[in-house]
Amino acid sequence: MSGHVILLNGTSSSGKSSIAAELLDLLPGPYFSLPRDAVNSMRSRAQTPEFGTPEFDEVFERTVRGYHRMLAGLAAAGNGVIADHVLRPHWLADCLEVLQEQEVTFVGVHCPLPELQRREQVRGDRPAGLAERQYPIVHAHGDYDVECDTSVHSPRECARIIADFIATPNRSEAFRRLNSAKDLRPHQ
Ligand SMILES: Nc1ncnc2c1ncn2[C@@H]1O[C@H](COP(=O)(O)OP(=O)(O)OP(=O)(O)O)[C@@H](O)[C@H]1O
Repeated sequence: MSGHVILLNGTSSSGKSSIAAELLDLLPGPYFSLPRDAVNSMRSRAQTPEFGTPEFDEVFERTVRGYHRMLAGLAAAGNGVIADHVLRPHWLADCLEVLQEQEVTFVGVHCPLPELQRREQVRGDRPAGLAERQYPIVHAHGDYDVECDTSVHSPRECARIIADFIATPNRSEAFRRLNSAKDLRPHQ
């Protein structure tokens, strides 16, 4: 298997990790599931600055940029990897740059806000209002290879949609389109 990144992007509670777990089962090769949160949880707690401070923001930015390079590193060695991310525009720009040499299937994981809020409340392990804050930003770039709505489909059904898309080679073009669009924009 040549290197491949499946980049799942959606708000908190949209269902990314549930889909990633199903994908591991459905995909033909031995993929890794590497969510952004896994990298966060590897960092020393005692030495991490307090959440909400500029010092924390700096550490978090380095963590996320490091995460993108971990994805690129795994794929560069020929591995398949499922990433689970809540993208902001500058993180998408960083992914477009560091994953340029890799095949990336960019997946939009959608869910209407009322359902996100319901899930957030039921889970009780995410700060209230997190999904609402992320909602207008996460899909702002507006281009994916494949999209699913987790209020309509189960995690297994979403994973099937994604696996079927991947089974046809050479269809993942969103990162190439987004990179071209970036090159066409005037430099500021
Ligand atoms: N397709 C679905 N239909 C119904 N409920 C779902 C679906 N996908 C996920 N859920 C439920 O929504 C909650 C959040 O799911 P999950 O942890 O997969 O989301 P996530 O996007 O990875 O969240 P986070 O980014 O906060 O870790 C869980 O309680 C899960 O059972």
